[in-house]
Amino acid sequence: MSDPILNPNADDDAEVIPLRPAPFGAPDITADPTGDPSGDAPDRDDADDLSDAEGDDGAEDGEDGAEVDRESVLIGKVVKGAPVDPPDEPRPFGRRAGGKRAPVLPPWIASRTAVRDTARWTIREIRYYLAFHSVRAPKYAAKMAVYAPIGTVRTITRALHWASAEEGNWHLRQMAADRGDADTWLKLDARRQRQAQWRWIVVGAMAAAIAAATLYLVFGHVPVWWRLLAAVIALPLLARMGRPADKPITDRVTNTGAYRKLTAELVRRALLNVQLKGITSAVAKDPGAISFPVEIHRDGPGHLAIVDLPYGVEASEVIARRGKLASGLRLPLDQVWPEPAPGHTGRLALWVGFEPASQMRQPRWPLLKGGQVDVFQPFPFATTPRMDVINALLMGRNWLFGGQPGSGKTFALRLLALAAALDPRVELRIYEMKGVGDFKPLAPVCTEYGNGFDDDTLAAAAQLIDWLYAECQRRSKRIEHYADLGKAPENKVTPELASLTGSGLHPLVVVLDELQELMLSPHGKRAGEILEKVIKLGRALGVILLIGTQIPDKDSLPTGITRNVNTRFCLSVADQTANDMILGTSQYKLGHRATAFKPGPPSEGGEAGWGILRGIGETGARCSYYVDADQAARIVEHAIALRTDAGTLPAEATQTREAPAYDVLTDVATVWPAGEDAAWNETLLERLTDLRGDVYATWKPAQLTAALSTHGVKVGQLGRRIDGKTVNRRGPTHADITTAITNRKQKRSQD
Ligand SMILES: Nc1ncnc2c1ncn2[C@@H]1O[C@H](COP(=O)(O)OP(=O)(O)OP(=O)(O)O)[C@@H](O)[C@H]1O
Repeated sequence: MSDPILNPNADDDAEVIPLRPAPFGAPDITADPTGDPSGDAPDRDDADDLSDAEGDDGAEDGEDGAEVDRESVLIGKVVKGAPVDPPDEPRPFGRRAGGKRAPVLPPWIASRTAVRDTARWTIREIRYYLAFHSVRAPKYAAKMAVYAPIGTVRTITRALHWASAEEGNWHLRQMAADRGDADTWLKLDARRQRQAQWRWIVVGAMAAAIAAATLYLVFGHVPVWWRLLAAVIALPLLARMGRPADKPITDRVTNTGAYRKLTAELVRRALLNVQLKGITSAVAKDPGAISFPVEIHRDGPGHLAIVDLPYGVEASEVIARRGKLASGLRLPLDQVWPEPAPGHTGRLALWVGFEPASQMRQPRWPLLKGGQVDVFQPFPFATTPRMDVINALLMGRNWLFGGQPGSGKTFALRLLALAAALDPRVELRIYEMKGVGDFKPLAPVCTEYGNGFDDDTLAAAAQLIDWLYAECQRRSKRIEHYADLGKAPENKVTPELASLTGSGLHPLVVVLDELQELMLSPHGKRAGEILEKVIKLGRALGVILLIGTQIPDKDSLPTGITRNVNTRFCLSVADQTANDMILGTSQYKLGHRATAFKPGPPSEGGEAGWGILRGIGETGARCSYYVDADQAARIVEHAIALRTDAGTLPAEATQTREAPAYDVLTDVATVWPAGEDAAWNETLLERLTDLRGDVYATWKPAQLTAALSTHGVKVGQLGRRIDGKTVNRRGPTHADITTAITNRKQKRSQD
């Protein structure tokens, strides 16, 4: 039965549907067979159609009414309206009006990188296969020794059987004999003889040739490698003939399909498995609801499927279920990379790598070869899962790097600092507040460098932020001056102004790694407020802030700062909250999830360096280039040479502000008065001065309070009876000191 609503063009014009009799007194809906509530008489066409619809089965109203089925109603033919779809426009000649043509060159040979990656992958595969089978060669040789003689016998038997031309013919002759059909029998036998005649000649010739070749190889004066070559060709063939069907000679290289060529069927199945209602219900109604506007094709070291999802389903909904998608494809998570595709929100670009990203070798950072950076121009920073290069920008940017310990944020941050060092115009000021010295190789090119989370270093970092604000104010006056001269057209630092000696508008890159240490310290509140102002002002003034943090909550990173950062790199994080605090609201929902990455170096199975980059091109998964400490030192040597030539190398005496070699917590624990539960700051400072006079001699009690509070030690009021009077002074308790030391130890071991 066709549905006139779903299928208005259906030609089975009317149907008779049985109805229950109308209740007594209810209007008789069968009175008007068109069901038209207006009661208007049907027009002529309809009337014709209706009379057509009444079948020949005798159900039509007869004069006597005997044939009338009173429990039936006729549904009138649906009148076709005017077409709503406009006719196809004629195609314009000349330039194509829209739509994309397939690229002339297939993507895998479209760029040098793609060719190189493909070649590298192929070579690696070949190398692996060779190594795999070489190791097993003795086993294969033994198997061949067993199967080759059997294969020889089988080959000879088959050749003889073929030459006799009995195959098929024998059965037919037998049937003819059973029927007593001598004529057919004779015809079949004659045919067999004709076939056998030339076959025996072929077999005889081949046997003679093989025998001659074998004798020549065995007894003739031939180079040894001829014999070897003949054996290498003949033995596997004979062994193959002789082996049982279920016992291959070579071992299987892969037991699980680590990579299966991406096919439309596979993609459809995977998409159905993401369990999105929109997809399943649409596909149930129409199996073609998932379509592929472009053929699935090779793209770099993998395959790309552009998928048009069913109407109303957004690509982000699928991206958010990447795990389910990977499960549907039976592949590791880091081999499956769904992204939104340009065109419309329901278009998905699903790229599936030949191997998991964690096992692909990233190319070296191109700047390791040397060269110079112009911070007004993009430079290589990261790669996509397809190994496409992502270029970073520094000018007009503020960067936020966030991730849990071991996610690779310091290395990524250092990469930008190294690039900045390769532009001799750039002034660098770096504070790393983890205290391990990851940025130390850069110290010679820094105007200011601090390393540590002791109070002095934190205070110096806070002072730097104060100075930055003052610097922004000074720079805005300089810009105003140059704008009046027509040299700063958009009231921004231009490349010309940045290069102009004495303009005071050279690019200034400030790195603050592990900013949470400063924000959670007593200096944090003020530093946070000023940093927010600096972020807002600095962009146009050539001040570039690069911030790294482990904890992105509002205490560790004021929202005023997060909101004003325009480039974000979220490396491995533990949860959705951290993800969205670094990348921005709703990013997790949109499918940009750095929770998918595992922290830790790749050598230990981690995915350090992988993260979601937002603010540079399309938001997506990127892996920052890896530069180790030795390579960093080499780049800095080059940067020193560039800066020496340009006369911008900072004078040594003015720079490094490193953490002094002391640790206030341990020192306080060392000098703690025996048997006391609590001690005044003054008492502790006397003892600390005895221990390390060069450090503590000038300290005031308030300074000790501030230094201890950075480690979470509360310094409260302590009353002591002196000369019969109670004297209140500030000081910590022993329990708080030991707890702080234990907490710190735990934190470091987790890191
Ligand atoms: N792009 C990368 N490629 C490969 N390995 C990397 C990459 N980046 C970092 N790593 C490795 O991961 C380790 C951790 O990196 P890093 O110190 O930058 O992490 P982190 O997030 O700063 O950790 P923490 O917060 O503890 O300082 C490094 O020792 C390095 O070996």
